[in-house]
Amino acid sequence: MGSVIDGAIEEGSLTEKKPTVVFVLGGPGSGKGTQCANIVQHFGFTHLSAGDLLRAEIKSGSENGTMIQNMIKEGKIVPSEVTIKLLQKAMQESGNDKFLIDGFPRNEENRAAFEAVTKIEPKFVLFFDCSEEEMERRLLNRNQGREDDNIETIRKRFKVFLESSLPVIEHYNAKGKVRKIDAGKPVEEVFEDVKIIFTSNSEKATV
Ligand SMILES: Nc1ncnc2c1ncn2[C@@H]1O[C@H](COP(=O)(O)OP(=O)(O)O)[C@@H](O)[C@H]1O
Ligand SMILES: Nc1ccn([C@@H]2O[C@H](COP(=O)(O)OP(=O)(O)O)[C@@H](O)[C@H]2O)c(=O)n1
Ligand SMILES: [Mg+2]
Repeated sequence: MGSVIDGAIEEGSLTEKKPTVVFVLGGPGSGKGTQCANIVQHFGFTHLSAGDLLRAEIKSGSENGTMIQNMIKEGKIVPSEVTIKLLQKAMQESGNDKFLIDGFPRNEENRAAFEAVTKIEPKFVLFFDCSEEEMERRLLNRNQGREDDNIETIRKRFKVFLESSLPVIEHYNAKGKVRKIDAGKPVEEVFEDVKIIFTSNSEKATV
């Protein structure tokens, strides 16, 4: 049996284990949400989509709702402060300690702020690599009634992805943390590659 002191240390913040976080990144329509649903089923992660959390925030009638709605319509990235608060709340409420954070960080500001606020480094970064042509086709057929799945906004989102989100992937690539997946294949084939990464626990860089 542990001593009183052991018990105190075990319960204290000093030894509190940080959650496991995998960032799931890739252009709009690359299949992040689809594959996350599969990963949840097989590997016991909780899926947190930054976009879904922001859309829920709009629906809840929050004071930030109008600002978020305008940013999404323009394909722009919502200030980190807002998105990180939503992610932290969802992490706390989940009761889990393994998270797939989908669609975040989408720019350097997202990345640096998350690191500064949570002190969490991702275990690895799953990067769904897909051609714009294929992503455009998928988004135009998504049929979820999203205000940003129209050709004008899609073009803006592609530009933001290239200019702001790819540098984040480069940042993690330089640290050997990126696991790149060919996301242009059918859903089942992509998931076969995803499974290998989650099963092997993936210590090696693949980009
Ligand atoms: N590998 C795939 N092949 C064809 N269609 C796909 C594939 N993965 C996802 N989709 C479809 O493409 C659309 C976008 O997928 P989604 O998972 O929402 O992507 P993201 O979250 O990256 O925007 C959805 O309608 C989804 O059903
Ligand atoms: N980290 C994030 C993620 C999404 N968003 C906003 O939410 C929109 C939709 O994000 P999403 O992840 O649901 O989109 P998909 O890549 O899944 O198509 C983005 O275009 C941004 O406007 C954001 O501002 N910051
Ligand atoms: Mg998505």
